[in-house]
Amino acid sequence: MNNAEILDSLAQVIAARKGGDTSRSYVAKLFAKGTKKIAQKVGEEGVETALAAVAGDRDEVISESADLLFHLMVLWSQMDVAPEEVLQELARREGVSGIDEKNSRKD
Ligand SMILES: N=c1c2ncn([C@@H]3O[C@H](COP(=O)(O)OP(=O)(O)OP(=O)(O)O)[C@@H](O)[C@H]3O)c2ncn1[C@@H]1O[C@H](COP(=O)(O)O)[C@@H](O)[C@H]1O
Repeated sequence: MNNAEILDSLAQVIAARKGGDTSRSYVAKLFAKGTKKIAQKVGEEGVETALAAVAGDRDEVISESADLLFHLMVLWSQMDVAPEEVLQELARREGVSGIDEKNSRKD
């Protein structure tokens, strides 16, 4: 599978878990708990990723990033956001002239 196919395939598995058996599926359990719980997991995994980076632990950054991206994709699904919409937004920004200057002003 190429990178885009990995995201698509995971997005499909996640969507298929909506209303699923919460005793057998972690994703079904997350959907059953609702937006607040899913958002909380995204926040936790984001902090864990940042802490791994500060600790200089490259392997842990990869592992926590996978947790973060996975939970973010559950959040997108909960909010009816398709991965393509986020990727298209990134592509749009790539084409926006001056975005680097805008970002550096924030820093
Ligand atoms: N990529 C993942 C994935 N990454 C992390 N996790 C789970 O995320 C959880 C995070 O662990 P934590 O300790 O932070 O959370 P927890 O203590 O289990 O739960 P909380 O009490 O914090 O809510 C673990 O249970 C991991 O197993 C994932 N669970 C599922 N997937 C994908 O989702 C698919 C569907 O999963 P199921 O819904 O379980 O079939 C799988 O085939 C995978 O491809």
